[in-house]
Amino acid sequence: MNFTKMQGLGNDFIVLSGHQKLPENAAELAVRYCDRHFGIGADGMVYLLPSEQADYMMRIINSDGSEAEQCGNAIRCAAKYIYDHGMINQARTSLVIETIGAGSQPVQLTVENGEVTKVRVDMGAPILNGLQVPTTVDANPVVAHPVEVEGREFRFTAVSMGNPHCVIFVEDAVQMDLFAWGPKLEHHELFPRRINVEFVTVKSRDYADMRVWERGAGPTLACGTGACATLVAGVLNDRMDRKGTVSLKGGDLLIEWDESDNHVYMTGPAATVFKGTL
Ligand SMILES: N[C@@H](CCC[C@H](N)C(=O)O)C(=O)O
Repeated sequence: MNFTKMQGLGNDFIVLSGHQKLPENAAELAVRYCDRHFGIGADGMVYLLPSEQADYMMRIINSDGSEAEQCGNAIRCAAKYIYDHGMINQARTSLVIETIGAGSQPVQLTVENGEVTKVRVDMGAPILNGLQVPTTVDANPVVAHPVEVEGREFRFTAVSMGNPHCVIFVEDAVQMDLFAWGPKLEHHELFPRRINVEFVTVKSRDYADMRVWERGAGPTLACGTGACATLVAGVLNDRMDRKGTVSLKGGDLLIEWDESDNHVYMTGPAATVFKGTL
């Protein structure tokens, strides 16, 4: 089976097409092939499947075998893969990709000299109702809510972009010990489906540093949905404006939360690393 290894800001994926549906052993395959020593190495495995309502459906399996409802960096990679593999007419630079958690999402490609250089995704409306994110907090929105881990209190803002995020503003996100806090927050009882954890330092109203501990994948170099959640949380906490750069370990994403349609738009790169055969 042919695969393509891709990355968006260093958040990397094994991308597969040609399946009619998700294989029954998708969890086991993800654990095996995402392993960086015994497998190909990736944060997740992405399947491009037929869709009845969009050009393609994307399903993403984290490296621990759990399925995520959505993935911002993967959807940009998926769009580039679809274009590069001629899975849509090459005259088209826009397409729609269905996800299981965030519905069908319109994607706009920037193509220069035949190369996809940038991908802009309409990530839809953020979900801010605490119970729907889900958290156990019955509030809408959940802003600066306390969560205690080993005697330390953090304040989180809950945002779902199809998948759940808890955004925590800190003095210096870049220096946060992700291994110390990430797993405990991911599995905290406040979060019934576990959670992605973003530590954020706002540098100005249109720029923030963010570091992420991902549900099911641990510390990754970037998280697209996490960057969207970060800007939304920045606005809700009156720390950021509706358009800004979220700077991740693997690079920057431009995030816009449009007041007119309430949708979040993410713009960033996607790249092929190598191709191989399993
Ligand atoms: N890296 C992703 C998010 C991938 C899924 C996440 N780990 C989850 O379980 O929700 C992104 O770029 O959004």
